[in-house]
Amino acid sequence: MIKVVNPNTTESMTRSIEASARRAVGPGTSVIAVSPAMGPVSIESHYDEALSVPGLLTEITGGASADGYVIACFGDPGLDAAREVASGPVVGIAEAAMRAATYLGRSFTVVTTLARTTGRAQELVDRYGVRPYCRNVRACDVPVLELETDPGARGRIVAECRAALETDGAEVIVLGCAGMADLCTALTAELGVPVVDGVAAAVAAVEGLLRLGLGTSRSGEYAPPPSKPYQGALAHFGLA
Ligand SMILES: NC(=O)NC1=NC(=O)NC1=O
Repeated sequence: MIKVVNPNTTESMTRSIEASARRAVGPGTSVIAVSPAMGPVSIESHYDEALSVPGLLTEITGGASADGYVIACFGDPGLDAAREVASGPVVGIAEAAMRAATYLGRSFTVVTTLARTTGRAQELVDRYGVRPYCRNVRACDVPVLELETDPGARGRIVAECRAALETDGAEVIVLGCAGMADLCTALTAELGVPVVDGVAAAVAAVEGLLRLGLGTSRSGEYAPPPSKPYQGALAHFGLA
């Protein structure tokens, strides 16, 4: 079973993420999507991202045990910490989407939500070693929760995707938010190029790793954290 963790607390997004994840796996693989009880309703800043990590980690260390995990937020928050404590492989949607894009073309552009989140996406491009493929990180300037409510959101995302193809020379589009997962099929048909949804790419990556019998190395950086007391509320949330 693959557990997909939406690090924000918006249930409707978690259900949309779960639907995308279930479309991406084979018949023998079960998927659940969960949200933590504590944390931001959406993640659109470094502050949001920092405050999402404790709740995210409680879903990795507690709740239903899983064979592998997906972190379903485009900043890949808490990814390294999750790999230290998770029982199976952990893949973030940004890493999975960017790596998948490199299999499909020589160039990709990320289309994300607010402009202020593009810096984080650029950092991840460098961290994941895909800079030679990344033409640009574009923002449609639609707040995360308005992806579901703003009737103009889809049009703004399409406009940035078309600019990516026509101006950036991108051959592949990476959707830079888990909240865009439900647009992937329609955008692929409309744009005529591969459009990668990180939720599906990450779930497929975890499913493949599990099929190969592969999990996170416990030798070195991702070994379990040294045992120590954790003071205050963290103990209450099972993070001690
Ligand atoms: N760049 C983003 O908008 N990332 C995200 N914020 C969320 O709350 N979920 C995401 O995927």
